[in-house]
Amino acid sequence: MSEIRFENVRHGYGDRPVLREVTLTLTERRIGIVGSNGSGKSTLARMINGLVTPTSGRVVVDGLDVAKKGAAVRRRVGFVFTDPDNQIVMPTVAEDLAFSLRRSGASKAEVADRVAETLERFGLAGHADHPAHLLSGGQKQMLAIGAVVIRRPEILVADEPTTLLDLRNTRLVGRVLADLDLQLVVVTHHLDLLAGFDRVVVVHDGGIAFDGPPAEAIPAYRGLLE
Ligand SMILES: Nc1ncnc2c1ncn2[C@@H]1O[C@H](COP(=O)(O)OP(=O)(O)OP(=O)(O)O)[C@@H](O)[C@H]1O
Repeated sequence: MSEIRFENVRHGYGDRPVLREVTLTLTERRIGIVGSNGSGKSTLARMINGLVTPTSGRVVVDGLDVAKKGAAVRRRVGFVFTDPDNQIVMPTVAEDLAFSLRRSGASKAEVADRVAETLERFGLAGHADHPAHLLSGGQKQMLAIGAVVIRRPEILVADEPTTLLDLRNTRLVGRVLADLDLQLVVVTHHLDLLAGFDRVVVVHDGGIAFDGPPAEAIPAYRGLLE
């Protein structure tokens, strides 16, 4: 697994502090991040691939300082957003997957192979030539995840990937994510998804309020709200 290290990380938007002095090293395979709305979870997650830069401190992924080696870090770290419509850019499902590999240097044949394999893996094999915007919400999220995973990142960060989905698709997407053969960091309000995870970090008020296995972290999170 990779090592994701937050060293004395602080962040503020304007003069409003959002994260205060976070020091954290993540090396587990499946990591959850939970916390109330506005606690700083997305800010923390976005720092892993440089979408947000710390106001002070640094984030280091496998020895690479994210602020200085952004392109190299983004080759290792894929990012999935809450709303797949923000990620789907091409008219059809297969074209969208292929578009992800446009700068990979892969040959046409290899792109076709990887697209076919990804369609199969994410339950989209029958939809290759369908307009992406006509997919269901669950299928769109599968496509958005597929379009990131097809680039073979070592780490996948997903920010509330099931928030817009119904219960069935939440479970489906949750299972697909947890079964991926890569290191996973998921920000979520769906605590059921975290069963079987190796570590859960509870963010509260811009800091880490608890950090441990799900069986301890989830009750600790609930306790914070009482
Ligand atoms: N681009 C921005 N400009 C100004 N303030 C921001 C920006 N992004 C986030 N914030 C503020 O920073 C705080 C932390 O936001 P963040 O999105 O990290 O929280 P979160 O824990 O992910 O919340 P949620 O569960 O609601 O998604 C919030 O109060 C939010 O309003």
